[in-house]
Amino acid sequence: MNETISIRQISKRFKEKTVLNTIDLTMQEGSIYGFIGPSGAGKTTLVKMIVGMEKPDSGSISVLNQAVPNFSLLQEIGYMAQSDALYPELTGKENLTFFASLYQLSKTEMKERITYAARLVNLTDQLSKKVSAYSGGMKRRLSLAIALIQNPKILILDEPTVGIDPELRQSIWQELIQLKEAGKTIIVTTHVMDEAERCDYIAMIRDGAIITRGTPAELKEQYHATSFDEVFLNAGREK
Ligand SMILES: Nc1ncnc2c1ncn2[C@@H]1O[C@H](COP(=O)(O)OP(=O)(O)OP(=O)(O)O)[C@@H](O)[C@H]1O
Repeated sequence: MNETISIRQISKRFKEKTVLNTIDLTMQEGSIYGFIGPSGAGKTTLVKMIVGMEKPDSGSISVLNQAVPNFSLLQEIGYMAQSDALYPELTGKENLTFFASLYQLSKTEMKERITYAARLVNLTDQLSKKVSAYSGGMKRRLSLAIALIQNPKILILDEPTVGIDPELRQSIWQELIQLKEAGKTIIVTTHVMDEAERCDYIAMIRDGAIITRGTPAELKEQYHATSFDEVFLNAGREK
């Protein structure tokens, strides 16, 4: 499998606080990576660096063999931020069309991608409503559809299923698994342990460092745990 993301010796401070401390991580196509850790651990800062929105103080990141930041990578990275960046006065469809128009898509592709993304997040029947009338969960779903709109090779989702009901969460995960099987590299940050279990590979982040990493099965064995909640608690205690 090809390596798609390489993070080398990344560190970052905000004022006197070290938020990321010499992080090393490589990722491959066709896999889902879970970044898990307590609030304030540094997960969002790390994913923003991969997208190119935050600059490390030291170290480097490359995505698809190109150094980040790189304008041309935006076509290949779908990013769903923790807070929704939507246009409330536009309808769901207008939002999707606007974001799709930022990418190199033919008219037919654009139409197909909008139909696909809206269906995936179960918003097809709500597309003509203004986003200002959407619930919190609907806004999250629309943000996820936007992250997928250009069919990127890399998908970075910061707490994608917060505010999404269990049934839809299930179908979103089914789709994420299909996308990884189609060769995408997917990063998900989460606090939800049963979601962590669905990832192929976990990096557990605490106080800006990766305190443990491995497949869910490896981590359960390492921490003599039967559930992922236990892995999380035991790893935190050992630290
Ligand atoms: N722009 C900024 N300026 C100053 N401090 C920041 C900035 N962005 C993040 N931080 C701090 O960096 C630390 C890590 O934040 P980050 O958002 O990466 O954590 P997180 O693991 O994603 O947390 P959560 O799970 O709550 O989203 C926190 O202490 C936060 O307050």
